[in-house]
Amino acid sequence: MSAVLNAAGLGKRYRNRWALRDCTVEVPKRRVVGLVGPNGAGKTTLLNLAVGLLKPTAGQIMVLDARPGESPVHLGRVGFVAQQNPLYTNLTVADHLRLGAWLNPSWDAAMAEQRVDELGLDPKQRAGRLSGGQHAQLALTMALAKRPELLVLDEPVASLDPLARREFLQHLMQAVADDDMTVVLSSHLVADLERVCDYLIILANSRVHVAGDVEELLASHHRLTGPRRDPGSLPAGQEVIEASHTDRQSTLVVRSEAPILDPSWTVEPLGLEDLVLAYMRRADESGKPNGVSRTRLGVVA
Ligand SMILES: Nc1ncnc2c1ncn2[C@@H]1O[C@H](COP(=O)(O)OP(=O)(O)OP(=O)(O)O)[C@@H](O)[C@H]1O
Repeated sequence: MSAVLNAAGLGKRYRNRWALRDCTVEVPKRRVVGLVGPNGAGKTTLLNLAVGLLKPTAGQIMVLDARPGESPVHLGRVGFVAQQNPLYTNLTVADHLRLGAWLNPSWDAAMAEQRVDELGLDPKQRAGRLSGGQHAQLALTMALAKRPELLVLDEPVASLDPLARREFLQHLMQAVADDDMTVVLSSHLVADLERVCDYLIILANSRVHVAGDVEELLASHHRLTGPRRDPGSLPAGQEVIEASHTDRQSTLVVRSEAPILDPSWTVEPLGLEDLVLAYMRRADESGKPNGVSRTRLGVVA
């Protein structure tokens, strides 16, 4: 098995609205996968389908070679931290570890206690009294102590300050390095993802727009600047993701596996954030039939 998650034509519809549509994507083993996309793109829906909290309306999804949530054994192989890091506010840190041990046959009590100790969490402290960062770290500890093969994190750092975010991601990377684990992590914070992810999925308008190895994506995307030119005149194999023009000059974001040899272009590499924004803007433009895009209104961030 090389793919941990395999979705084919996967879709989820609420009444007459598709939250996720025609999603075909693979998550390779032992990767840290960043899932990005604008609000409402379908990220949480995809993650909830992956952990068995939702059932597909169309297509299928396989996780660790089984349908998500198929059996308790399978549930134990997948760790999940939902968007709000849900914990029991009236239970103490120690109660959470006891509950985890009771619910999970593969629970690593020594690891959980060591992490709580390293994080400086008071075992007697109620979860409801923890700071946002401590709360997120305890939720991560609960998921890691299951020793999952796949760890799914839905915007785990959204509410954390930069220092707590950095610490959370360091702990996550340490755990990934120590274990034979695949992580799928959704976030709007592309700079964070750039630091920890080696595989990227861009979702927009309920569809997957890009999925691939981060290094390969960065190597195959370029910013071209040169004399004004019709993007349609580019050679086959150069896909224009985004184009902007002044009277004399064109600036294009282009995907091309082959090097760009045309001497009239100045070719620059693209950072991950610019790459993500180019795809998000393209999706935003194509999703607005009346031409009033969020990009034009200046609200894509
Ligand atoms: N229970 C539900 N009932 C109806 N519509 C829903 C439900 N859950 C999600 N949706 C819709 O499905 C779409 C995708 O939502 P989802 O939460 O998956 O997006 P997201 O990419 O995670 O967004 P965000 O970045 O804002 O968290 C949205 O249009 C949302 O309004």
